[in-house]
Amino acid sequence: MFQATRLLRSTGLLEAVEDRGAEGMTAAEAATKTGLSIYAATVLLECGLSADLVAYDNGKFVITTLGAFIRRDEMTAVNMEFVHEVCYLGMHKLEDALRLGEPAGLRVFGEWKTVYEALAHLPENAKSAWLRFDHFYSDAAFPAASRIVLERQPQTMLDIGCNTGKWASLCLARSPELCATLVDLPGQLEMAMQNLREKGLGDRAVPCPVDVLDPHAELPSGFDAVWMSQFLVCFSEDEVRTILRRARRALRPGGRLWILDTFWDTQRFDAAAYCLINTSPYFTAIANGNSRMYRAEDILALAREEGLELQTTHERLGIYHSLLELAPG
Ligand SMILES: C[S@@+](CC[C@H](N)C(=O)[O-])C[C@H]1O[C@@H](n2cnc3c(N)ncnc32)[C@H](O)[C@@H]1O
Repeated sequence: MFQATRLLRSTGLLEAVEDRGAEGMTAAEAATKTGLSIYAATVLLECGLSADLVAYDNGKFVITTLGAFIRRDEMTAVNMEFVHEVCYLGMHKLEDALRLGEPAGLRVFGEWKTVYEALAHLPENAKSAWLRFDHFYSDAAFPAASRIVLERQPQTMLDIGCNTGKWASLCLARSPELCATLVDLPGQLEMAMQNLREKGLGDRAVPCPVDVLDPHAELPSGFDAVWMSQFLVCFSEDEVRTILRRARRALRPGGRLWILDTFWDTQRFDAAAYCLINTSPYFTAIANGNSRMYRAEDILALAREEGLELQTTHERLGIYHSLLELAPG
């Protein structure tokens, strides 16, 4: 059903049917419009009928409300391409991954320990689907989150898991006094620094390659703000503990640790919690084999163990995010 739905959109069948409005379209007309055979158009449209994406009336297919959303909604398109390009083949190995605690499905792309090591080397379709998925969610939350973080006027910020540098770029552009140190794996840091240089912000950004999975790898210290966005979900609870321990040491006295993430227990809508919870098998089979989408309370309990106390929570940033502000207790 997933593949048929995706193809109903990507082949242009939903578009063709919707453009005919209430009058609808026969399978033969839809085939001519999209360049598919009548057989292929019939198979897909009948799948669409079973899923309420199209209705069938007097030999003609007519778009439904759900079908129109599948055709037009950007979040649906981003999610579908991510599932198709990154998750679909590897999910066959979910049971192995669960039993081994390793991302057994990642082998469809090569021999990598985690998807993050693989990211810069993934086939172009998979890499761009991964980045679009990641950025779609964090991009929506960054503007509001940066206003909150920059209100405290930090002069120095450590961005752990900076990815392509989007957060650093926004903060450096909004705060001319700010200097940012960027932590990530070498492939991602290269993309981040290139993006920052292209925006003329490279002279206030320092790249710092650290593999945080090495518990002995220290982070630089003395920061007003330590920032982690959509980052702790990439790690097991034990790994999160060691990261929080080091993040705490990276703060200067009076500094703040900021955690921006999509927690499934803080969602307004059941559908959002459903989507987030069911992102966990991607982490198991493809990303790393041992992390999941956490509840805010899971992370706060680990933070308390590491001597970090919650100062404030900002809910409903962007589409799904919460922003936690923590300080050493
Ligand atoms: C899900 S992405 C989030 C990116 C960005 N912060 C955002 O909010 O869009 C997680 C980031 O953590 C980085 N990361 C994952 N494992 C890492 C590791 N072991 N050491 C350093 N960075 C790592 C990834 O390369 C990736 O850029």
